[in-house]
Amino acid sequence: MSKIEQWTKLAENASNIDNELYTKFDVKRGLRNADQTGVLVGLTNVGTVIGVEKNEKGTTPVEGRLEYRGITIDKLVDGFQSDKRQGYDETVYLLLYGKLPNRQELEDFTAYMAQQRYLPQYFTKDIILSFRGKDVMNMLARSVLALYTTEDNPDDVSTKNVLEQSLSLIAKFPAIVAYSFHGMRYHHMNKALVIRHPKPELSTAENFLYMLKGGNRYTPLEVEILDLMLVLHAEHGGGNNSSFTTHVVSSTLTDTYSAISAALGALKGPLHGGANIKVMAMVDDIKNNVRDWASEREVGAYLHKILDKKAFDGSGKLYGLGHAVYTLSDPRAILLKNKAREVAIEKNKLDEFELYALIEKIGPGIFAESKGDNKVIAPNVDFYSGFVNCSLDMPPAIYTPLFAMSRIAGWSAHRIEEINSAKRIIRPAYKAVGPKTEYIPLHNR
Ligand SMILES: CC(=O)SCCNC(=O)CCNC(=O)[C@H](O)C(C)(C)COP(=O)(O)OP(=O)(O)OC[C@H]1O[C@@H](n2cnc3c(N)ncnc32)[C@H](O)[C@@H]1OP(=O)(O)O
Ligand SMILES: O=C([O-])CC(=O)C(=O)O
Repeated sequence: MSKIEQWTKLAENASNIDNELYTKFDVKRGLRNADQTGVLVGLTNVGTVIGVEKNEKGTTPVEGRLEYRGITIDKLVDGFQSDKRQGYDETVYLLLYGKLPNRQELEDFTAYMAQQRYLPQYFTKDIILSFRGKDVMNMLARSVLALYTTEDNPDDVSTKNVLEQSLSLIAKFPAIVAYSFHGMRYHHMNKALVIRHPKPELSTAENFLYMLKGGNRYTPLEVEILDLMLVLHAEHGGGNNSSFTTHVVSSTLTDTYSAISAALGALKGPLHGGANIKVMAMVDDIKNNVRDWASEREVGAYLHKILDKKAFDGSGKLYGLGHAVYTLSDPRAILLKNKAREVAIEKNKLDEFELYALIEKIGPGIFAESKGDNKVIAPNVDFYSGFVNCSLDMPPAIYTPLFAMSRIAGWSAHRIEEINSAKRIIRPAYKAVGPKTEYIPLHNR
C-alpha cells in the first residue's frame, strides 16, 4: 500500500462519525429541521422561496413560488416578455435596489453596466489565458480573485464600494466566461483563440452570445431564451448553498472578491448549480443505454438502475430532480419547460424533449418506489436548463458558468444585506464527540 493509500485510510477512519450520534444530539444536518424545512438562520428582503405550507399538522407540499423583492417570478417574466423586451438588467436593478426601475432609470442603469463590461488592460492575456485552465468555473473564480489586485481599495466594505465592485463583477462575468471558454478550447482542444470585445449597444444576453459565437451565429429566439435563463437563475433566497456561502463569508467583513469566489466554489458542486451538466450527461447516458426512449418501462428500468447506483455515475442521484425547499414544483422549471418545447420544435429535437418530459413524469414515482421515501420531488431549475442550453448549442463547459453569470446578482444583493443588517459573524456550533487522547512524546510512540 502506498503512503497516500495508508494516509487515506487514516483520514477516512479519523473522519468517521457514528450516524446515530446525529440523532442523539439532535444535529440539524444540512441545517434542516426534522420536517425537512430549513433552520431559520437569517432574514432577507431579496427573495422568497416557498415549497410547503405550514399548518397545525406540520407542512403540506404546495406548488412552488419564487419572488424577487416580493414580485413573483411569473409576473416579472410576463412583464418584460409581453413588452417584447429583455429582462435581465431590470432584474438586477430590482434585486440590488429593491424596486423596479422606471424607463429612464433602466436606460441609465443599462448604459452604466454596458460601460463596465471591459476587462482591465492585459487581464485577458495575463490572468485568463496564462494558466491554461481546464474548467471555466475555476477560471472564473481565479479571475475574480485576480480582479482584487486591480483595485486601489479592495477591502473597503462601505455600501458604495461593495456596490461598485458588485456592478463591475456582474458586468464583467460574461466576458470572463466567454474568454475562459475560448482559452480552454485553444489550450486543450486545438481550436482557434477568439477574443471578441464586448459591444455596449447589445443587451447582456446578446453581448454574451456575440462574444461566445460571433455575430450572426445566433437567432433572436436564442437571445430571448438566454435572457430568460439569466432572469430565472438570478436569485433564490438567502438559504441556497452559494448565497448562504456569500452570507457566511461576508459576515467576516472580508472583501467582495473573496466572498464571490467562495460562492462560485459552492455553485460549482453537482448537487447545486453543477447539476445542470450532470442532467445532460445523465440523459445522454440514458439515450445510449435505452433502446426505446419513449418506453416508460425501458426508461423506468434504467432510472431504477441509476438510483440503485448500478448505472451512470454510481452516485444513486437522479440529477435535476428534487429540491431542498420546493416539493410539487419549481416555478422556474415550469417556465423553462415551456421554452424548451419551443426550442425543441425550432431545432428538431422533439424526441429528446419528450424523453425529458418522460423522466419528469415517471422519475418522482420511481424515486419513491426505489428509496421507500415519501419525500415529494419534482424537476428543479437544472432539469430543463441543460436541455435548453444544449439546444442553443451552448457547450456543456459553460452551463454552470452561465448560472454564475446570472446568480452573481443575487449574491451581490445578499452580501450588501449581510453587511448592512445582520452584523454578526456567522458561527454555529459543532459538538466534539471524539475521545479524549493523551499527548505521547515522539520517542514513546
Ligand atoms: C440550483 C439547484 O441547486 S437545484 C438542485 C440541483 N441538484 C440536483 O438536481 C441533484 C439531485 N437532487 C438532490 O441531490 C437533492 O434533491 C437536493 C440536494 C437538490 C436537495 O436535497 P434535500 O431535499 O436536501 O434532500 P436530502 O439531501 O435531505 O435527501 C433526502 C434523501 O433523498 C435523496 N434524494 C433527494 N433527491 C434525490 C435525487 N434527485 N436522486 C436520488 N436521491 C435523491 C437523498 O440522497 C437522501 O437520501 P438518504 O437519506 O438516503 O441520504
Ligand atoms: O435553493 C436551493 O437550494 C437551490 C436552488 O434552487 C438555487 O439556488 O437556485
